[in-house]
Amino acid sequence: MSQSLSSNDFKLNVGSEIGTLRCLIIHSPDSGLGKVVPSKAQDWLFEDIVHLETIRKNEYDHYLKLLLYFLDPQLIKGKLNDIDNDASREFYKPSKAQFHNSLKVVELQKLLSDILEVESIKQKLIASVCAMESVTYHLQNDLLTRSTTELANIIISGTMDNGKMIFAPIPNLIFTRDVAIIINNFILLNKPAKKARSRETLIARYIFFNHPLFTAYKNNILEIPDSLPHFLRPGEENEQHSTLEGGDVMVVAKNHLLIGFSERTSAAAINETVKMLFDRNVVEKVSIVKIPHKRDFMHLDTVFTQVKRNMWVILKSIGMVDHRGNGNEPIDHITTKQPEDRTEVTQFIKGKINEPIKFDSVEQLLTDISENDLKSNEKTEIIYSGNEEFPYDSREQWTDSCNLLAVKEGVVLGYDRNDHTINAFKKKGFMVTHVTDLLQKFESGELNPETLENTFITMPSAELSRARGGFHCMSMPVFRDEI
Ligand SMILES: NC(=O)NCCC[C@H](N)C(=O)O
Repeated sequence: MSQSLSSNDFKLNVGSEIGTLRCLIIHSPDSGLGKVVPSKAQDWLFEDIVHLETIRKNEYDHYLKLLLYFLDPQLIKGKLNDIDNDASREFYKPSKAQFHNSLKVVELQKLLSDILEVESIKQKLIASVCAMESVTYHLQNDLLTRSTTELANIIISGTMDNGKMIFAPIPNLIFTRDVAIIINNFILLNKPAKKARSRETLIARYIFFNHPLFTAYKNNILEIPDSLPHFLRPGEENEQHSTLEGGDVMVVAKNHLLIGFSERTSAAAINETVKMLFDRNVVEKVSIVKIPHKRDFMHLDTVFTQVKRNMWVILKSIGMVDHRGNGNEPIDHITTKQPEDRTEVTQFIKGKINEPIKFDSVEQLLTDISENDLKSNEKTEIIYSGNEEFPYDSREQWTDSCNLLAVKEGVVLGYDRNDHTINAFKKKGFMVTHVTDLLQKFESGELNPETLENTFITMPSAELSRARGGFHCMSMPVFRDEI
């Protein structure tokens, strides 16, 4: 069995979206993804059922190997063939002897099995999960006798080692971005809008409060309170309900946080979060970006992400000034109704909450971040989803063309299927390379992660994109170098 993860020099520091990534938390697809049934796919927030072997071997495993090359090369360099030739995939499985056990590319399931080693935590967490999932008292007692690695697997996949399913899986845990966000050296825990993601939040809470890696940060864990009126009002959907998911939170500079006001993140949660961030001196500036509250745009990071200090990729309709309702069209004069899905940007500065600053457009905000927060002296460049061509702009946004992960400034990972967006990157002078070619070149020494620049790494995506998220969603950065 692998050792518990521990280190005296484990640190949290995320002050940008593009500083060289040194540590992150991920979760490789577990067997639960292979148990999603068509009738439940929508409830579990998947657009379709996925093929487990394909999503692992042909897609996500490449992501893990690539991350290791960038963040923890000693675990992979010279071993690529051996890893690829092991049909049992032990390298990827936290309970197996050959598990990578990286302290830089940290597997969330490993953190979970580590904390379950402590009897009192095991009892509390099992009781909580069993209450949430209405498990019988008999079964709850049985679970307490299981090994910590089996328990971690059960809590995530809902399935025991003997193959028996005892409750639903949590297939969206691969999107670790959404469960918590590291802001400088604080941890903001989410409050999921969707029931299918509640168990993920419970697990994250137990890990951050109890794993030894985070002991030094216990006082820096931020939990969003519910507002009192919420308890007193009838109905699930009332506007006082506090929900916030990590895909709506972006640390764009040490002093500046963006929060999406979206399908998943409510005004009530934003209200509490902004006050808490200022009270605890986490940041000095928070910009709220209201986006249409629609499934296609569930989180802020599905409509734009950052590539370089002066470069962003965005869905054009979200970025530009929206002139609808301004009197330019006959319809503006025959209806008084303003478009509810208009994008709006409101910025709050610490100490001046009652003097918010309004931006005309998201692009204006992004340019301001590049020039004023990140001190870029080059022109700010915007790459549009689908190369700005209808209908590829929205088709490719739906398959996460705007949801890129920067492993360092100018080196991004994205889905290979978004051809038009990739062309837009080529036009800006980016090298486009497929992950499997790149891995071979890293292995042979022909290319080196440290010297790679202006590169779009294309990742296979036929199955992954059905889960409705990209690599930004599939990463919880823990440490990035300062830029
Ligand atoms: N940050 C993100 O946009 N995460 C993607 C989450 C996808 C997942 N199927 C969900 O609907 O919650």
